[in-house]
Amino acid sequence: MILMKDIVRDGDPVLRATAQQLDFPLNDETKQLAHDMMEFLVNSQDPKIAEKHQLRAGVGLAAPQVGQSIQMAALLVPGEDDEILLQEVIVNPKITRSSVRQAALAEGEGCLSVDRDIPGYVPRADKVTVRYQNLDGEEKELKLKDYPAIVIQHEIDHLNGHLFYDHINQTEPFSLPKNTIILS
Ligand SMILES: O=CN(O)CCNC(=O)c1cccc(Cl)c1Cl
Ligand code: NI
Repeated sequence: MILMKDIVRDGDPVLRATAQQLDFPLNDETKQLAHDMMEFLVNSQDPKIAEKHQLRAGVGLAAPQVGQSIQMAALLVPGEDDEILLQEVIVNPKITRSSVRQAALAEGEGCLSVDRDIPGYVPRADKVTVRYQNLDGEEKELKLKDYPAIVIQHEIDHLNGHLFYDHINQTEPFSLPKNTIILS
């Protein structure tokens, strides 16, 4: 199972690289990594398992965060109560449409690869259309809005060498670009 010791931290060049596209069929190692990444998210969101293994909670995990510079990320976005808004492993994702309207989470963002809290709004597109391949290589399209849209953009950023704080206004961290809404 993936543990916090396996998570690469800011400063490692892998987090600033553009990850490699994957060809299909995926080899067994890549498929195993996909399952391990999703298992980490499930574990990190289970209070007992997270406590036992001292896992920081995550709603997404990108392969570069475990040292694999490949275009793959796992998403496990919970909704109200025990509803799951999004559970998917995405390969070779591309944002094909993004709204002019932007959104930022009221509480800012955090990242397993960034050990410090960095306060500030992270403005992102409020709606995105993402084309990607699933683990079987099938072309899929996701249209997301608000929180799930924010999360998938955080993950796709990881695949392109960006970290959430790159988007925070350095002089005015809580300034809001026009047409940006705050999501609570
Ligand atoms: O890349 C994934 N991580 O670093 C996992 C830890 N961070 C989160 O779960 C997280 C927290 C807040 C806002 C967003 Cl958008 C995300 Cl993604
Ligand atoms: Ni992250």
